[in-house]
Amino acid sequence: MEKRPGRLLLLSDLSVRNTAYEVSLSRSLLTWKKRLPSPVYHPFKPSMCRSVTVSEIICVREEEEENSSRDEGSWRKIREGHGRDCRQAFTVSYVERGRNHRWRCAEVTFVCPDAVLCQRWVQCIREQLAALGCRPKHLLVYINPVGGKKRGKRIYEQKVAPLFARAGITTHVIVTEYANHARDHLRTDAELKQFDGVVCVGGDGMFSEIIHGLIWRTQMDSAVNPNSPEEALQACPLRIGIIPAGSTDCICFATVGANDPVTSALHIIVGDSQPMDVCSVHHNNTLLRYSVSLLGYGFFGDVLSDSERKRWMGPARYDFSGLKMFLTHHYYEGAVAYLPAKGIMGTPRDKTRCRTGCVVCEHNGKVFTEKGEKYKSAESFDAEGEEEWQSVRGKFLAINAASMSCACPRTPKGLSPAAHLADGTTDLIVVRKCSRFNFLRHLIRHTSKDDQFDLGFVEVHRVNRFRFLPRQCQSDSDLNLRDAHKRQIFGPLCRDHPACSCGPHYSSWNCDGEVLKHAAIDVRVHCQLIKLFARGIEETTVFEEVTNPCAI
Ligand SMILES: CCCCCCCCCCCCC/C=C/[C@@H](O)[C@H](COP(=O)(O)O)NC(C)=O
Ligand SMILES: Nc1ncnc2c1ncn2[C@@H]1O[C@H](COP(=O)(O)OP(=O)(O)O)[C@@H](O)[C@H]1O
Ligand SMILES: [Ca+2]
Repeated sequence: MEKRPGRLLLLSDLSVRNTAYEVSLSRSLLTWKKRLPSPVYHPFKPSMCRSVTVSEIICVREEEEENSSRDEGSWRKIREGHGRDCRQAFTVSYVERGRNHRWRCAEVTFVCPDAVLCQRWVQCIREQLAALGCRPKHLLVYINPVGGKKRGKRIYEQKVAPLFARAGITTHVIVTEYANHARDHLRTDAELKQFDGVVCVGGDGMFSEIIHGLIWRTQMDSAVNPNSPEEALQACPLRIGIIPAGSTDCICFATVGANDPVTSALHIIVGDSQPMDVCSVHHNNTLLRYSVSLLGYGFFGDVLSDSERKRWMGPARYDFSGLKMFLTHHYYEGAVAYLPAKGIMGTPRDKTRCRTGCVVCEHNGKVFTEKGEKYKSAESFDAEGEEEWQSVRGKFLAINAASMSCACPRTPKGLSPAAHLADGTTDLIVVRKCSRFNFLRHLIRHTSKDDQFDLGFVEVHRVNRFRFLPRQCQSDSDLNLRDAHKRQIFGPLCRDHPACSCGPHYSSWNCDGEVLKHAAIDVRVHCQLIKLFARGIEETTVFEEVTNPCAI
């Protein structure tokens, strides 16, 4: 055996499936190269060399004879000469990338010439894994047993729990008994200090419960008032993992690239971290809810309210209500005011896409952290002349704010394909009243290559903040939002207007799949307020490099 301190930690001749391999371990890579009978140059044999990054090794275990079904042939033969207690083989479980951003747990068993060497390898790999530091050890898991197709519990037990156990992760599992069970438990009861993260088994609605609990708890612990839109919120320290078991699962899809429980479990195990923006939604200086994906008034609000009555249909309720609402073709009057994001990289219509290691998120994240202190109130912006409210008013079919792409299997490119997960902005999409035919063109473009914003009746703005007032709530004066803010027009008018939340001329807001009670809202984006066990969607080039780093 040869050891090269500094670069390689271990280098040995081991066998895999009865074939000799040169196996090496450095701090970052485990590599196994087939030993060639003669040193002949084979330019096109990628299978001769495999490599896996240490950060993507799930676990390593010494093989017991009973467990060695995979490598049976070679294993039994070697065993015969050594007696029962002598362990000479070890198995490494690692992440293997499949199609469409799916990850699988692959295994390779290395047979060693002696037990001492085998233990050395196991110990050394374990040391490297322990040194990674970002991996969770103890997780708090909430399962929604009634989300999506009601398969949450089974998905967790069959696909996720065995992987966590294998990776040495311990869990405290709570199967929710009623809506908001998880939220309320996180708000008050959960002993969060003992956990390294929270796992949510369910859909976007269940994820929303988790962030409401966590964000609330974090603000209470740091004495921040969550009701005022002017307050900068405290970022949540715990990461959240999503095991998709809901109907739309757009947050999982947009942060991992796939709706697959095993893929999500592996992202949790390897300890990925993806920061994410959160919008706080207020009405009269009272917090209504938080949103991370879609805030939609008009079409998406109506689809949601209608589909809530059809929960028994499962995920298909959205298709049914979608068609119904398209045919109904309701429009709503009102005014939207917004603060365009300044000093940022990217626009809602550029060709960049938020992917793993996104430079736009990194750049804009810094801009907003630096601005953080200054961003205490919209008025301070006004005073400095740095930011100016703009407004749009009229008749709308839909007003959507997408804080992330909102990609999901229904629309793989998303409601706003160029939106970013962690850039401190949301894309405000305004669809003005138009014919059914034109609205259909806009909707269909969500599923094709064509730009859904390249239509005369659609506008899109990248914003830090926005407000909406339905028509009946407006004052007679022109809706100059800067003045409106200073005179606090919104508050008193809405308070005096009971119709504000229930009139027939109102739609309702779809806030990450929950219906909001008020139509008049004030929304602020909080840059990178939460973190997920994810890494964003990987580029295909990254995928190729990582799977086969030593192919010639
Ligand atoms: C004719 C072609 C029409 C294509 C239109 C594209 C519509 C795509 C719908 C995308 C919705 C993405 C935003 C996600 C919202 C979820 O929070 C919410 C709730 O999801 P959940 O039930 O908790 O999984 N789902 C819906 C449909 O409002
Ligand atoms: N045990 C439970 N019983 C009833 N409702 C629940 C329970 N646990 C969670 N919920 C609620 O179910 C709703 C839908 O959950 P979600 O997991 O998002 O599924 P879906 O994607 O099908 O909407 C959420 O609003 C959540 O608050
Ligand atoms: Ca964003």
